[in-house]
Amino acid sequence: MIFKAVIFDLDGTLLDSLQDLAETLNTVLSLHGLPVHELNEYRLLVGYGMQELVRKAVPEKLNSDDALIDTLLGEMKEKYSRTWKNNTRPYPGIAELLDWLARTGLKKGILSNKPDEFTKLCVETLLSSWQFDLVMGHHEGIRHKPDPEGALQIAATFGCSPEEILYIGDSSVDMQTAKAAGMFPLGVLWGFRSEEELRNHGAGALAKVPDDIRKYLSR
Ligand SMILES: O=C(O)COP(=O)(O)O
Repeated sequence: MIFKAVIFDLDGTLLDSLQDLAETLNTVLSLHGLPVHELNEYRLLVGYGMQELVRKAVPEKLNSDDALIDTLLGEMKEKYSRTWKNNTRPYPGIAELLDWLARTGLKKGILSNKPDEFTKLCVETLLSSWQFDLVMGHHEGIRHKPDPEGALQIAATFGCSPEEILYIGDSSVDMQTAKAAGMFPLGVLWGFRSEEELRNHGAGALAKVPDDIRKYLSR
């Protein structure tokens, strides 16, 4: 195997979290008399971190009102801390993939633009059957993906060079992150974004189902 480690994105890759994010933010928007969005519209809004999610969800004329964005973000975090696991689950086939990975000896990391506290809460609760060597959500002092900073920190912790890492994600942000870090970008087709987006942003391989990743790693 040419890879020594894998890094997974979280939302849209390991976990189907769209509904809880969408419903929670729609509740916050409604409380402020702001227009809400259809579930499918959220596919394009999630992926840049929670602050950007809020900013993208408010009407354009309000999206540079930092005080409003801060207020909505605070309310979103407060509500999401109670709603995040209403519907959020690992995608079908993820359990089997993680079982298989556990037997390979590959190191496993998670890198998310979701705030670190929610990233860890999701992983500790919904993916507790598996050991991850490092779980990193967005936190103070680190730039959001697609900046490669987080991915490179994980590589350094693993003692791997970037080329030895398979980076697995569902969005253009993930493909750009992998490329910027010098890792191999593998795009998954069960997540929030389209095959076209993944191809256009440099996916080196695509997986239709989680088992395709096992096949890819076993070549
Ligand atoms: O909360 C987000 O922006 C999505 O996070 P992700 O990086 O796990 O897709």
